[in-house]
Amino acid sequence: MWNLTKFVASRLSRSRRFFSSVIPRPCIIQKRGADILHDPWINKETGFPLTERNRLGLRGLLPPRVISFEQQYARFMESYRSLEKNTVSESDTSHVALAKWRILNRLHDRNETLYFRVLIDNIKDFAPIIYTPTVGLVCQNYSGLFRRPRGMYFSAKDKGEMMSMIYNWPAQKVDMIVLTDGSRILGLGDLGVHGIGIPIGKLDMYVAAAGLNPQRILPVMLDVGTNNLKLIEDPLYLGLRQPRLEGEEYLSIIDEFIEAVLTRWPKAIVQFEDFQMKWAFETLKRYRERFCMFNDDVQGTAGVALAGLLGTVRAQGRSLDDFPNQKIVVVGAGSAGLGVLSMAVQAVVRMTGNAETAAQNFFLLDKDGLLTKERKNLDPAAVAFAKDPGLIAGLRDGDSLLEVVKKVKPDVLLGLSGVGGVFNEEVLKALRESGSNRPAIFAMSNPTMNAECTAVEAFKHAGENIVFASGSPFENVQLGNGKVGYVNQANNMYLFPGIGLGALLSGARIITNDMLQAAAECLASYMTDQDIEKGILYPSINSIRDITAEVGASVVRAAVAEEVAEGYGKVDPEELAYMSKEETVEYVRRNMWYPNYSPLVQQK
Ligand SMILES: NC(=O)c1ccc[n+]([C@@H]2O[C@H](COP(=O)([O-])OP(=O)(O)OC[C@H]3O[C@@H](n4cnc5c(N)ncnc54)[C@H](O)[C@@H]3O)[C@@H](O)[C@H]2O)c1
Ligand SMILES: O=C(O)C[C@H](O)C(=O)O
Ligand SMILES: [Mg+2]
Repeated sequence: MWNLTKFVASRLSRSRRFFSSVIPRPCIIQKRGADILHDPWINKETGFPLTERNRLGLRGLLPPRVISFEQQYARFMESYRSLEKNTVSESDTSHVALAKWRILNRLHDRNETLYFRVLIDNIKDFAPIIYTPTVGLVCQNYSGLFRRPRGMYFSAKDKGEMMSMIYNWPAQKVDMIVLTDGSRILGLGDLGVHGIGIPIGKLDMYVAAAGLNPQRILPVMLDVGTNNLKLIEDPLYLGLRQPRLEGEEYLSIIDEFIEAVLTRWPKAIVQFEDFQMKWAFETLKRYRERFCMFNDDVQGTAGVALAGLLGTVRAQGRSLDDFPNQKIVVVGAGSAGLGVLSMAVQAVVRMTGNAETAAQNFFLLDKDGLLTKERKNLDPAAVAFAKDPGLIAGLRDGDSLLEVVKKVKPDVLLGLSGVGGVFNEEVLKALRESGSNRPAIFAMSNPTMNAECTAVEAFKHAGENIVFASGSPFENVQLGNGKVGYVNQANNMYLFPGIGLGALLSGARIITNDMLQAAAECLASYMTDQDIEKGILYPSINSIRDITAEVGASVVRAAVAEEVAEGYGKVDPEELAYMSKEETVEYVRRNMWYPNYSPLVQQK
């Protein structure tokens, strides 16, 4: 007999089955149609699968064929390589570098997932384009290159408005901010608002090396004016056309910005970048105990240099305990040079327990030559490194670099002067005569034109046995007979991503000296004795993600040991404290973002 109840039940179940297959499950994103194609965080371009095209209003807005991620990747690389091939004969290298930057930047603006995948996979080729040295050229030409804004701009005219402006940023969460005021961009000086290229490049490295999520990073330009008259007079200059604010007026702008940031994102980490020395030190002093921040030029650079200096001791076949006996001449008494010496002194104090004599083998020069206690208007930050005149026979205030090298006979010459060519032929030849069994040259100023010497010059004049490092990349030098002069890149890119990542994943309240020390030691211990013997002080940039995971873990552990870790997400400080070293590295790796297209609609 026909059973009504059964009939209705079966119809209901069929219709439920039918409806569950046609009622769309909720979509993961709110946006629809062209808005999605214009959002580089989620855009997949021709890679949108048909279900997403149907459900997100994309049908008809794209050519019909779905192209796989791998095909999109190959297509991009092919166009990049063909640009390279077609421009190889051009003598204008900056023109070629900018053309490469443009093609990468266009991808960055369209599709961040694909951009970061090609960046990670080709970091050795692409870092010199999106980061140092090409990024310097980009900042110098920014008014012409500017197409789309990236990051945020806060200017002196925004005083009183910043607390509301910060909510204009579209992401709910921000983990890492790189902030500049454009006052000392690499060794290129005051580039005003055009210095925004630097925070963008640093954060690209954060994503590539530290696996920060690109939706949670924020490059920021604080425009307090510029003292660069050429820019002020340039009709296309994009910033405020007024002299830089000074004193309390300047600090009140930074204070207001920081307050706004910490109100919206109390756990965001702020990296200060390319501030002129007085503000680099002042802001570090002002904020370092108040929230999680660091100055990359002072502290990141110091750690990378210290790792290289310790590597140099090993390369000379000496024991690490011999570090305090290395005679090191630092050329450039700015934020970076002073940062390096302060950290080197801390390392000596830890080794010897003696603070009084810790700086005795370190010599410091600025644009007026050797710094001694006789120097008038000696910067307080440099006092600890100013020498007693006569300490070494004939040593006088203002001695030139050549005189200092001849008198001191150093083991290491380290340049952070921002001046290209100051390690000239005479200086390099004098270093060769220093008696050190393996002198080291760190020409750390950026970009390439500002390096204190080139790699070829160093090996030619100071001898084939030297250890060489530069801030911007140079090719290894062919010395003949199959011998290679190895070029290291002593750039803070080896540490800042790990410092930031470790601070983030520990939920550090502040960034302490021990955390920075741990980062430097981790980098220093990364190299094998065989590498070091060849003069290789730093790992290949190809392994930057791996290095950053290790550095990040060492920073997490130091934060826990110092009880400044407050935990991250569901991981509380106790859990961090229980992790072994290997478990901490694993925890860091697990939290590194990797570019893959993720589904934008719920899967069945
Ligand atoms: N490789 C890296 O990771 C790294 C990191 C930070 C800075 N840097 C580079 O270091 C350079 C300096 O940066 P900073 O922040 O210390 O700048 P800064 O302006 O604070 O300091 C520059 C210093 O160099 C001195 N100087 C100028 N001309 C000199 C000369 N002819 N001889 C000796 N000293 C001279 C100045 O008196 C000053 O003390 C820049 O080129 C920057 O790109 C490199
Ligand atoms: O940006 C770099 O390449 C390193 C450093 O931060 C610099 O200012 O030169
Ligand atoms: Mg810098």
